[in-house]
Amino acid sequence: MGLKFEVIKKDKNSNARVGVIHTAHGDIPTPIFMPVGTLGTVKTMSVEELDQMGAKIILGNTYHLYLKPGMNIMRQAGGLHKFMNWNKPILTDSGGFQVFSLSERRKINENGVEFRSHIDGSKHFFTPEKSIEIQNDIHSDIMMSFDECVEVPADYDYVKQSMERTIRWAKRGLDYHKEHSYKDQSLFGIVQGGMYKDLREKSAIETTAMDFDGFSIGGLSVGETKEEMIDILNFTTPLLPEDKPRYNMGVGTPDYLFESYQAGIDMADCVLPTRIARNGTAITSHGRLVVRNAAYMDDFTPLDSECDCYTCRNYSRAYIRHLVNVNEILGARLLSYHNLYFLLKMCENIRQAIMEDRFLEYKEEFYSKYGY
Ligand SMILES: Cc1ccc(CCc2c3nc[nH]c3cc3c(=O)[nH]c(N)nc23)cc1
Ligand SMILES: [Zn+2]
Repeated sequence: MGLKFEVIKKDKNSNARVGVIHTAHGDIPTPIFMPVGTLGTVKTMSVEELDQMGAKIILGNTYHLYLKPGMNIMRQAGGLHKFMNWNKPILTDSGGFQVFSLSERRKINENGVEFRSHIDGSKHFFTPEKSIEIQNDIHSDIMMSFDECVEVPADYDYVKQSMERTIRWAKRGLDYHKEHSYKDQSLFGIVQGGMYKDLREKSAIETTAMDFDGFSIGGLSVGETKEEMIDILNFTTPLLPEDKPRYNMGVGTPDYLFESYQAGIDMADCVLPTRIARNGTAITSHGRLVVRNAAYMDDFTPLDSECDCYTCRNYSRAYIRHLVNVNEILGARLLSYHNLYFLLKMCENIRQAIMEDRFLEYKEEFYSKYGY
């Protein structure tokens, strides 16, 4: 309902494409990387810094925000944009994945999922309709359908039952969305089916038959091997309509991003850049740099000599290593800024490469420097 998607240029030698997603809170150039903001913030970053580094859209977390600060506060704030003072697009997950990865004693049935809060053990029940209602209160620009993400490995019969229930849940969520969501909100369907191609095909056919605004590939980056991820990614992506945004959930490292965009994915998210920053690791053009190591105690060069970000223009490896070593919060901040900037800049370079029909060349150049 809310978003409009345009494909601007398709790469001649791969399925990669440049596009733009128009939303009520601004345009999102694709392929894009989306920083994850779980508790109403992209950890350690202010919204001014996110804006300065070139973030175009951030992710909010339905499960976490529902538990704290809760929907009463969210409604009084007028939604997450106002609450956190971020005036660009926000995408929210539906909460199902977080229930399964975080809460205790979940019980799943046809109607939804009963779970206990990982914070205080209180009992809650999420249904497809409840998930959309919470995402309405958050007032996110792009919402996700309520799904079950089955971990890997899982047996065929369970994945089949789960995938078919997720399709029934998607229909319920879409009906509720049409009735209750704000006009500027959009809703994505999520394709499941585990590592089984026949189930992936059935899920893709039935999910794309519903008029969602975009489609996600779910059930990946949950413990499968890189080969399995790429195999399912390359099998499933072409089954999604070309004229709508495609989102590969939970991805990832630079190679997973390149493989996703090469397959025709437009959007990706991952907690990786801020998570590894908090334990003293930087993503650089020449691979990962564990800057907390003593080797960098007297290294006064930037994290990445080819990076023009705020951190690399102003601080040395020695200083950042010192901050991490004495557990100073600024250490995590400077590393988070650089890691997020690096992935956002990589996406900008990928968009440029696609415009010039040299995506594969750029990928090879990046891989050889990175050490893949
Ligand atoms: C704030 C926020 C955090 C995380 C996410 C994506 C979370 C995520 C996955 N992460 C890795 N693999 C994933 C698979 C799924 C999935 O199959 N379904 C859903 N709804 N989310 C997933 C979205 C938003
Ligand atoms: Zn940098």
